[in-house]
Amino acid sequence: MTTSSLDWDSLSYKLQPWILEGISSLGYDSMTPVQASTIPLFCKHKDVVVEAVTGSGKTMAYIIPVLEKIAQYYAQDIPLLRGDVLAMVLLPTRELASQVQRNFDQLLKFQPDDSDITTQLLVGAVGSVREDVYSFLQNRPQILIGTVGRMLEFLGSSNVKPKSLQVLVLDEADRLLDLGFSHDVLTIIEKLPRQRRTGLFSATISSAGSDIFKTGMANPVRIVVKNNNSDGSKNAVPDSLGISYISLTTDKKIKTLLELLSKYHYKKAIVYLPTCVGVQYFHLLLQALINNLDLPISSEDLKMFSIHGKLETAARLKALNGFADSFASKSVLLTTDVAARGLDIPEVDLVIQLDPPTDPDMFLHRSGRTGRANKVGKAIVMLNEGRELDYIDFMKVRNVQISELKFSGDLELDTISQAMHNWLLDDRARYDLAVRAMVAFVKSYSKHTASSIFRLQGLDYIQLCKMYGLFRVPKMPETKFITKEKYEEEKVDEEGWIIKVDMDSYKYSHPDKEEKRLEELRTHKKLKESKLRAAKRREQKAKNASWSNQTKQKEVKQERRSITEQRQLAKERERIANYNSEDEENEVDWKDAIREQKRRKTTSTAVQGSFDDL
Ligand SMILES: Nc1ncnc2c1ncn2[C@@H]1O[C@H](COP(=O)(O)OP(=O)(O)OP(=O)(O)O)[C@@H](O)[C@H]1O
Repeated sequence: MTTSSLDWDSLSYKLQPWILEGISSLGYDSMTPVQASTIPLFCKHKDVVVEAVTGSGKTMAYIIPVLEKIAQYYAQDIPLLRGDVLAMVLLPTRELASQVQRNFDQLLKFQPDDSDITTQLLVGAVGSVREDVYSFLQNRPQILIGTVGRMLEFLGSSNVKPKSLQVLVLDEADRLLDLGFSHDVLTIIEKLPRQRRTGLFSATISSAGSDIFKTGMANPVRIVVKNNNSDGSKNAVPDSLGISYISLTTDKKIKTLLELLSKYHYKKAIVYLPTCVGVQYFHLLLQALINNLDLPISSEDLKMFSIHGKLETAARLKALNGFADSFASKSVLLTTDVAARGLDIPEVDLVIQLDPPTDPDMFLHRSGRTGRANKVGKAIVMLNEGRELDYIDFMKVRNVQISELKFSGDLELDTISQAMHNWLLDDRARYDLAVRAMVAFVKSYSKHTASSIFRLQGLDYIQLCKMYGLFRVPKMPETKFITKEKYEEEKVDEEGWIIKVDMDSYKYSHPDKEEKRLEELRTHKKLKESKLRAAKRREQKAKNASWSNQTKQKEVKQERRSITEQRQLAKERERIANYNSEDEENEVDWKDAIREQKRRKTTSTAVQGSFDDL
């Protein structure tokens, strides 16, 4: 972040002294470029659409103007009535909403005694909307910060009166305006007064296209802060962030991940996985491998946390705070894209993506969890050898440079696979999770927007099964892409067994689950036996039926034959009886024909003669 000549004093807009005091308490000696461009405009009377690289300080670029707007409102001596709201900030996730509330509160600590500006957090699954409304009426906050769904429900209460709202902010606005959210966001906006300022912020706001105008902005100013490379080309990521890729075969991904996590130099790493069930599975698996394998790091020194969208809010916040506050020499957060945008944990110095995200914008957001605010960070993406390497050029067009990382670890793939299988064999529930995770991955792979690079038929399904530790290729439509040669090459038998396991004796460690499985196995066996018996009965019946059918058919044939013979005999008799009279008729006809022929000849000669006369 270039901060020279960006002194807070140099702002054309004069900020409240207590706000300046708060800023200085945070150690922000100077403004970031996006703050310098945005704050004066947004504090005055401009709507703004702001795009700047990840970690460039966009949050303060709207928090400061929001606080200034509230100060301006109070300066007009207009009393605030019960139920009135002055500012609203909408965000896509609960974690982000509570992070932004913390950022507001960092400055609000410095407001003078006669000022009572407060915030209220409105996020789903925390308390009820009734409780939110009750607390709102009690505490009378001027600033509401929340996620879309809960905010919409909250505004449904007649006690909440947003008609005096001064400023609306959509953070991660392109996400809020995409299909999943836009309907609710626009419904919220309809409830707000037109006379207000609106600010849209994101590192990838261009992706929202003309949708930004649905928010009812009046002549917005577009502020774009991008970096330039030394050769003058544009760079969509901060200078402090280095992005690399590792080219490998799918089966080596877990091995490489373990090697990176245990050997690479970092303090806090975020590892991105494509699905919730994938996060669940790999958290358990990696933890087990770290405990069981002889790695250059112990499980005490490497603390692992995980969050995903299907986790309860309280558990999500606990894991996130645990990761942010962890003092272990290495801490790792496994997550889905739920923690890809906006999350600001300054100590994160490594981001690993096991696969590129389905949406290329998300690649910037994920990578941008490190290399923030001028701190050096490294983001690594794993790409399957072959067509997936086209992703490098694909991202280059989007001003993202990805260089190759030659990384070689010394773990043995076989040792890891063996440890994985042993761990899976200890409890069948783990195997169920592994299959679900693999199937979910394939489903997510089909959603890549860059579908010419990430093609389902291009995936190496057997290696993918190996990566997930599966004993057998699961039955799913996509495995039709596996060729016979591939089965042979990978030494997988025609039934899809990678490693032969007796599934009938493969146990769940949980007694209730195991009992249920045994019960199902018994029922299944009984059913199979009774089906076999039924099939045998049917077979016998068919045999019997076919013997009696044959006799019947013979009889029918004989009957038919005798009928035909009788008919032929009758015809013969009739023919013999008619023989003489038939011949007579023919003779008459023949004589008539000769007579007719003679008559024609005479006629035609006569006609010809008359012609000659002409
Ligand atoms: N003026 C400043 N001087 C120094 N550090 C700053 C300044 N403003 C913000 N920061 C720090 O920069 C980091 C990134 O800021 P912020 O989270 O606002 O980035 P962002 O642009 O919103 O990123 P993203 O697009 O990823 O959400 C934060 O840790 C914040 O404390």
